[in-house]
Amino acid sequence: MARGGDTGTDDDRVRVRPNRRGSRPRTKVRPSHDDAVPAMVLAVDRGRYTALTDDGTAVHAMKARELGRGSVVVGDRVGLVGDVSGRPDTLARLVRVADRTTTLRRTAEDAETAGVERVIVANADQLVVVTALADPEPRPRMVDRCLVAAIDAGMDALLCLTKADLADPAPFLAQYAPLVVPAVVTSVAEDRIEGLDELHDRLAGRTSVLVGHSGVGKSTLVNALIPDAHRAIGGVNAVTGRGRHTSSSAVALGLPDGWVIDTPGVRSFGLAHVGPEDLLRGFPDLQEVTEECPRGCTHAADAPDCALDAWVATGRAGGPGRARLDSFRRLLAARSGEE
Ligand SMILES: Nc1nc2c(ncn2[C@@H]2O[C@H](COP(=O)(O)OP(=O)(O)OP(=O)(O)O)[C@@H](O)[C@H]2O)c(=O)[nH]1
Ligand SMILES: [Zn+2]
Repeated sequence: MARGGDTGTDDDRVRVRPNRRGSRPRTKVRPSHDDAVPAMVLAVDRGRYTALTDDGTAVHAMKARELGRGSVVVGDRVGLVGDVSGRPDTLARLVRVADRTTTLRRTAEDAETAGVERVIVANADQLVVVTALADPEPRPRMVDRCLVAAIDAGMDALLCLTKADLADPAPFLAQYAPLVVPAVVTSVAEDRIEGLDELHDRLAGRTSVLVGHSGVGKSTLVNALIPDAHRAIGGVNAVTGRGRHTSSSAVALGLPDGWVIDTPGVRSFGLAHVGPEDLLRGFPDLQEVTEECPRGCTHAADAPDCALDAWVATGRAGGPGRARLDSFRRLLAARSGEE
C-alpha cells in the first residue's frame, strides 16, 4: 500500500529530498488521504470498481479525478475514501494505487490501437494456462504466447491440461519438458474432477490468473474451485445492475487461501512490447551465455554469431542445452503474429 501520504508516492525519497530552492516539492498538492482504507480491486465494469477492503467489505468505488489517466485494474492495491460502508447504492472514491509487484500486459494488435499497451491484471504471481488435451485440440502456439506473457509479467506459469479422459497428456507434456513449467492434469469423471486437489494445492496462497480458449473447460474448473463464483465477488451484481457479472474483463474470485482471477475476455496476448531481453529473464542459464553475443543480437535462429549457437555446438550447453535453446527460440518466434 502506498505510504507516501501527501506526495501520493511510495518513494520515501520524495519526502526527504532536501528542497534547496525552498519551493514546494514538484508533486501535485492534493488532500493527504492518510485515512484511505486499503483494498484490492476485484472487478472493473465500465469505470466502476468493486474492491475488497482488508477487513473484508466489498465496496463500490469510482476513481478520483486527481488520479488522472492510466488504468486501475483487477488485482491493484488501492486506497479508498468516502463511503466505504459497502451498503447498496453507496460509492467510495478510489484515491490511490500502490506500486505493482507484477503487471500482466498485452499490446493491442488491431490496426486502430496498434502498439497501445494495456495492463490486464496487477499483482498476480501465477499464470495458469488452461488447455484441453483434445476437443478442442491443444494449440501449442497459444500456450507459448501465454508463457511469454508470464515471463514478461514476472509471473510463474502453470500448465493446466484438461480433458485427460480424451487424450494422453504425455506427448504434450514432452514438448514443454525443456521449459520446466509445472503442469496439472485434470479430467471430469462422473461426479468429480480428477486432479482438482492438485490444482487447489498449486493455487493455495497465491494470486493466479486463469487464461484459456473457449471450450477448454476453464469454467468447469472455476466453478469447481469456487462453487458460488458470483457471490464470491461480493456484490458485483450491484455494480452492473444485472443478474450476474457480464463484463468480459477480468474478475478476482476468492479461494479459502488465495485468489483466482478469471479472464473471460482474454483469448490471447499481443506481445509486441516484449523484447528478446525481456524473454531471457525467464531463461537465466541462456541469459548468462548471451553476454558474449554481438551487440544488438536478437538471439533468433538466424542471428549471426549468436553465442547461444556456439554454446550448444561446443558442447558447453550439456545434454538439455539444445532443447532449452530450441524452446527459447520457439517462444521468441511466438511473439510475432496472432493466435
Ligand atoms: N471430456 C471432458 N469434457 C470436459 C472436461 N472439462 C470440461 N468438459 C466439457 O467441455 C465443455 C466446455 O467446458 P467449459 O467449462 O464450458 O469450457 P470453457 O473453457 O469455460 O469455455 P467457455 O465457457 O466457452 O469460455 C463442456 O461441455 C464441459 O462439460 C473434461 O475434463 N473432460
Ligand atoms: Zn545472441
